[in-house]
Amino acid sequence: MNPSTLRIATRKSALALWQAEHVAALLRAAHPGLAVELVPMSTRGDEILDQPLATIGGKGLFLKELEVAMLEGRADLAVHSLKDVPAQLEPGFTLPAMLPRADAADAFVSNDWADLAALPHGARVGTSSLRRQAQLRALRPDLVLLDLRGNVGTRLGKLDTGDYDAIVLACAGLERLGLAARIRSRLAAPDWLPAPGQAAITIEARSDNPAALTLLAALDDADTRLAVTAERAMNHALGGSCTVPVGAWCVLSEHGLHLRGLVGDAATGRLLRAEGSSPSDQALTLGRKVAAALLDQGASDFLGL
Ligand SMILES: NCc1[nH]cc(CCC(=O)O)c1CC(=O)O
Repeated sequence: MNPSTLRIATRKSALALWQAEHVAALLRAAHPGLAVELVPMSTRGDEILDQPLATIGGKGLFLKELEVAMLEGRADLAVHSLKDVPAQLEPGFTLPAMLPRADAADAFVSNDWADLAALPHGARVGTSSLRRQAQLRALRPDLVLLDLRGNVGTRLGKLDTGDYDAIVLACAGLERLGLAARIRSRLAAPDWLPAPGQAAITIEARSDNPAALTLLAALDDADTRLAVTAERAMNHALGGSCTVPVGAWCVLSEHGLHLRGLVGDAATGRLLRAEGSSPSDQALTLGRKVAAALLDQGASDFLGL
């Protein structure tokens, strides 16, 4: 029997709520007569803001409470930014839909400077992402890199009060919040790589709920799924979590998939890069192949493997 109501577990940040509302609207449009409700909740990842994610346990922190709500029957699905979803999902859960991807580039955000090259010597740049730190360090070894956590609004507030000369955020998040005007320039592929899965919204649900999975799969975008599958397979083969500075960017063309990967060292700015192509039905193999090429160059030194 088909459910008449789907309840969406979501974090309470403005971005999380926007994404959950977006999915709710898409589900109502895809399934007329279906009621869709939001169940907002707080996660440990949202509450511990004074330490870098890498130290406090990584991305799973943003999912745990939402998964418990699904296990206890208080919610039927959760909506996430795919880049916050660990490469290895908790057993019993699945990702029935990957939504069409938005702009996967990072954004250089500053009130005084147009782009990274314009920053004066020794400028203070805020980001707690090791991937962003490694790429900043590679391009501009002179910069002072400072931790910066919190949701998008909090981070912009800290920039505006003068704690930083510039910060780096995801273009997708800024666009969704109506803040695209804050993007001074894009930090984009192929030189600068986003996080695996960046700019894709995903839906998580219990694997044992086939009626819900069928309804949710209506929102899946096949091309996005292929690209992010390659990126996440690469990340997984590298030990994948946000405690390691990994960038990935896969595009799909008429020739198939092309994946670029990067592993960096936030302390020194050393970057290792690899890329590869495959037919579109070989996304997992492609991800593992590019990961192997990075490991061949010595990536394990950077990853603590
Ligand atoms: N870690 C927080 C987070 N998770 C997803 C996004 C952006 C939206 C996306 O990638 O889909 C952001 C904010 C940021 O990195 O600026």
